[in-house]
Amino acid sequence: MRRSSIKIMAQLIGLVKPLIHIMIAAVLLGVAGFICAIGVTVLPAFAIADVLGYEYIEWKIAIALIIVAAVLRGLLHYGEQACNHYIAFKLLALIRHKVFTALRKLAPAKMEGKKKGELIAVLTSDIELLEVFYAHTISPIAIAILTSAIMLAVLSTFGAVPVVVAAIGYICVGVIIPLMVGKKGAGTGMSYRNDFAELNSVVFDNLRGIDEILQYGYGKESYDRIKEGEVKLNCSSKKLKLLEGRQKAITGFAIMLFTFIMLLTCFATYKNGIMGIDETLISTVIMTASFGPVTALSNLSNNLTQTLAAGERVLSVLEEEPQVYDVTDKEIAEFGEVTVDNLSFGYDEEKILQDINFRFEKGKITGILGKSGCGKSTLLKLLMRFWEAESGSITINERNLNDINTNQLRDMQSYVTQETWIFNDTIKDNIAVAKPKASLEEIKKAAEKAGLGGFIANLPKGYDTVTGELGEGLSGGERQRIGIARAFLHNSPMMLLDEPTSNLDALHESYIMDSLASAAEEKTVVLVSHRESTMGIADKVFEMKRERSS
Ligand SMILES: Nc1ncnc2c1ncn2[C@@H]1O[C@H](COP(=O)(O)OP(=O)(O)OP(=O)(O)O)[C@@H](O)[C@H]1O
Repeated sequence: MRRSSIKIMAQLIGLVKPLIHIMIAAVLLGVAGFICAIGVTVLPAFAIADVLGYEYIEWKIAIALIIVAAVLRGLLHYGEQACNHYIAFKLLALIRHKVFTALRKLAPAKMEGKKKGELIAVLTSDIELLEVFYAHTISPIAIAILTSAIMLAVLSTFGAVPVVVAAIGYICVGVIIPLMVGKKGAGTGMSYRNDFAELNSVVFDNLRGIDEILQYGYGKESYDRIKEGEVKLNCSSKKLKLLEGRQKAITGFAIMLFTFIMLLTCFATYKNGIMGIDETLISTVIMTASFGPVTALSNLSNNLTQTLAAGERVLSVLEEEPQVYDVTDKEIAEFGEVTVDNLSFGYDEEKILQDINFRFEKGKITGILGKSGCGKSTLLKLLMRFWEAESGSITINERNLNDINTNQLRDMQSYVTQETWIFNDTIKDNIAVAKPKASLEEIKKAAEKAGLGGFIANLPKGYDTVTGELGEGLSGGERQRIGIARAFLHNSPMMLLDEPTSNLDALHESYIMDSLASAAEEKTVVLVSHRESTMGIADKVFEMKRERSS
């Protein structure tokens, strides 16, 4: 459900609460800074009035005040910006922390596939965009309102006419023009951002597929796609700049127009004998000098739509409900036989598994065969409670999976996926992911069992070699063996292996199969594979059928 701009702003402002005192300081410094800036322009008028014989401030004092105001203006502006950026970066850190905590809850079910890309975009670019909101949006609005109110109070000492003209001028420049231009600019700003994101993804897509592009001579088409994205981005960037230029011109014109109107109306009042000529001129100078804070508002409108869209995506991640909640506070469970009874499951409407029954015995390797897409990996994910069964049940030692503390369940199971993720860290720490406090001896033993001993011995720094330094990186088979080493190191009573040897040559496969067979003597192993050679070590093999229905 989409929320309104006001609601997004209110929710984002809500996050400022712990830093409200710094926000107040930023606003006060900002107001004082603008008053000094206005003073620098208005005080010469008072000095001239004094020379002409009108009694305001003595010209010498006025000049001294100009110097003080000019210096203070710089210091106060610095203070305001420092406070605003302190708030912005503190809040960005806080929001990042909140988003990471939310992602931790959403993983793994809601971090699969496309969702992962979207969430990464929230983390990288959307949170960054909120800086504009916290550092350059909230306090400028408060500063503009307060400074304008003060200036209207000052102008009221010269009569009602300057107050009315200035109030209309401020509203026009600070509210009406930004709203009008903002409405027009919203679409342009949004399409600029979309085109930017699209070009990014086309470039990355083509970089990732560079081997295929070269192999099949797809270069021209790939170049054309990038070129097309570039032209689109240039076009929307041009539109955005044009709009910004137009907005600046309109704002400048409005300020000149109101200065002229002020002069004209005050002059008419002077002619009627209500205001003096000095008051006419000084009111006009004050109004012209005091457009700064409202002009700052008119520059916000182009960015605001994008910032609010980013804010909405961040808030949505923070509020997103996880697919599966972690189980805590349950009694310690004992590991034992794992049974799957009448299990049915579908990711969306479409059923992937229907009334599945399995029994995984302790000390046995159970093989699962089945065509691609029939739901073998899905079954493993359900066994790990990455997703929850729709109907039917999975039990470990007759305890339903939903009644076992998630931490304990993770300790009970090791998982080797089809794609092993390798961190840019040492080989040693990459294996130790499965048991962070493992000794080097334990790590070496696990690596040996996974057939990595010879490979690591030949690396320049052995176990301390950083994977990112390995030129071309690791081969598919080496990655897979690291995944298997992790599973051996984790040393849990249940091993879930999803095509664990798909990237290995026959030699490494048979070595690992031997390791698995001897490890399986006291473990429950579920082995998913297409390969008959892999299935050779299984005590029992089940075939899963594709029984999908909507
Ligand atoms: N997160 C998901 N959301 C929606 N559909 C999904 C998701 N993950 C998998 N699927 C779909 O569920 C079906 C079963 O997928 P699964 O990965 O379990 O098959 P598999 O038998 O392990 O296939 P393979 O042998 O090719 O690995 C596939 O059609 C797949 O597209």
